[in-house]
Amino acid sequence: MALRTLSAKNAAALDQELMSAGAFSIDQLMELAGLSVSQAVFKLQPLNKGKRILVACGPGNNGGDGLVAARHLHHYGYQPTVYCPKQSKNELYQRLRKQLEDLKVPFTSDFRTALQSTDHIVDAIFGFSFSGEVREPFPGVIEALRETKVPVLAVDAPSSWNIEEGPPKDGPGKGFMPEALISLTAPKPLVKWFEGRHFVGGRFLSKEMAEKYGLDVPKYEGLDQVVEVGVEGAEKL
Ligand SMILES: NC(=O)C1=CN([C@@H]2O[C@H](COP(=O)(O)OP(=O)(O)OC[C@H]3O[C@@H](n4cnc5c(N)ncnc54)[C@H](O)[C@@H]3O)[C@@H](O)[C@H]2O)[C@H](O)CC1
Ligand SMILES: [K+]
Repeated sequence: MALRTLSAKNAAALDQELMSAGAFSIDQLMELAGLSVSQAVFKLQPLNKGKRILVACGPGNNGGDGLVAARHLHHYGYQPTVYCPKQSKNELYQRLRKQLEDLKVPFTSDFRTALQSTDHIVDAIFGFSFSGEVREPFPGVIEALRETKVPVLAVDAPSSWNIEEGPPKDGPGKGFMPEALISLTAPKPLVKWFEGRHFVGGRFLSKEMAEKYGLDVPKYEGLDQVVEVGVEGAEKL
């Protein structure tokens, strides 16, 4: 059975509803999202297989998930390095950065060089609010992600993929197929085209909210904040 998917529009509406009627704060949702991302990294890249994790963060909440994940990865014993090509002035983003600076987690401005000395990459550039053609300064970043041989875990969406229509047919990101994807709350329609390992995270959905949005709550085990749902895309489960 395929896990039901959540359109970009409904993902934004669900987010808003969790924060209004659901009484969650954005900090809480992002903390749980980023914690899920860190657990997916732990499953894909156990500490004994290489500790260097390059976390590429965009200017929105997808990037915020990456910053949270980097903090948890540091505490697990990894050596995260963070790359933020476009600085956000958002207050939450600033606080997440400060928390990393206090832990002496390095920030780099040279993505291509950082790619040469990492064991795993987290793509937290764009999530469900990405649309249109990739604009500067991101085309070079997306191309570097596409070209690298280092495994990539994409957060919520492979950055540059259209949320409903999947991989771009041309331009930056054409041919970009990360090794793994973690869908937050629920898979987005793009998973139909995804061929890598697929996890779901963001363990905060009530049964009622899932029913309202026509979603499935995945079967999380024990303490896990992620569940692996299949290797061939949610449609084929
Ligand atoms: N309920 C949940 O599942 C939660 C998910 N979270 C994460 O939040 C993102 C969505 O965050 P949002 O801030 O709405 O947007 P994005 O990060 O996807 O991107 C916005 C950012 O990107 C810029 N942008 C958009 N299109 C382009 C383009 N074509 N070229 C260049 N730049 C572009 C835009 O201007 C913004 O600056 C979701 O996917 C999850 O990862 C939350 O953490 C919590 C709850
Ligand atoms: K992403």
